[in-house]
Order: sequence, then structure tokens, then C-alpha cells
Amino acid sequence: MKTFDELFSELSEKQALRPEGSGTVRELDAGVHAIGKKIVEEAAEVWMAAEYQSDTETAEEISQLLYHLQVMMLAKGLSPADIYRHL
Ligand SMILES: N=c1c2ncn([C@@H]3O[C@H](COP(=O)(O)OP(=O)(O)OP(=O)(O)O)[C@@H](O)[C@H]3O)c2ncn1[C@@H]1O[C@H](COP(=O)(O)O)[C@@H](O)[C@H]1O
Repeated sequence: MKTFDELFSELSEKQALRPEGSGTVRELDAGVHAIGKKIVEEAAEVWMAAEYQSDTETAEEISQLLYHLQVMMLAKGLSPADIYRHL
């Protein structure tokens, strides 16, 4: 289990070190357009899970959406602080 900030630190390290086999590195290399499509896809899966699936499945879809949002943050050079200041 990890928090939002812990995942962001882990993904930042992946971006910097570019380890072999990292899905994050692959997604960053695919670019903002491709990351945006993943976000839309995962958001739809959250919606469908919330309406038709279990709470556990909904939570899992939300975690995946948060992951892809973090990848977009990295692609755009945004930190959690940049987001939190708007909350
Ligand atoms: N939390 C996540 C995470 N959530 C979602 N995903 C990715 O998002 C995809 C979404 O899954 P779907 O169910 O939509 O499956 P899919 O549409 O078949 O996936 P694709 O074919 O599009 O890859 C998964 O295949 C993962 O690639 C994640 N990938 C990585 N992490 C965490 O990120 C960290 C770094 O991962 P790596 O960069 O891969 O080392 C690790 O701690 C991971 O646990």
C-alpha cells in the first residue's frame, strides 16, 4: 500500500532513472496525447465500476485513474504542490 505522495516519488524516480521494463517510462515516452487517452479510458472505467461493479473494483479503477493522472503530472512537469494549491 502507498500514498499519493509516495507513488509520485516512485514515479519521479522512474522518470529520472528510466529503468528497463517500466510501464511509466513507456507511457511518458508515448507523450501527453497518449496519456490523455489513458486518463479518459480510466475515468470511464471508474464511472462504469461505480454504477455496475463492486466497491472494491471501483476503488481499483480509481487507483488506476490516479496513477495515470500522476503520469500526466510528470509529463507536464507538475508537482503535487502545484495541484494541492488549487484544492
Ligand atoms: N499503480 C500503478 C498502475 N495503475 C495502473 N497502471 C497501468 O495502467 C494500466 C491500466 O490497466 P487496464 O486495466 O486499463 O489494462 P489495459 O487497458 O489492458 O492496460 P494497457 O494495455 O493499456 O497497458 C495497467 O496495465 C498498468 O500499466 C499502473 N502501472 C503502475 N502502477 C504503479 O506504478 C509504479 C511504477 O510502475 P512501473 O513504471 O511499471 O515500474 C509501481 O509501483 C506500480 O505499482
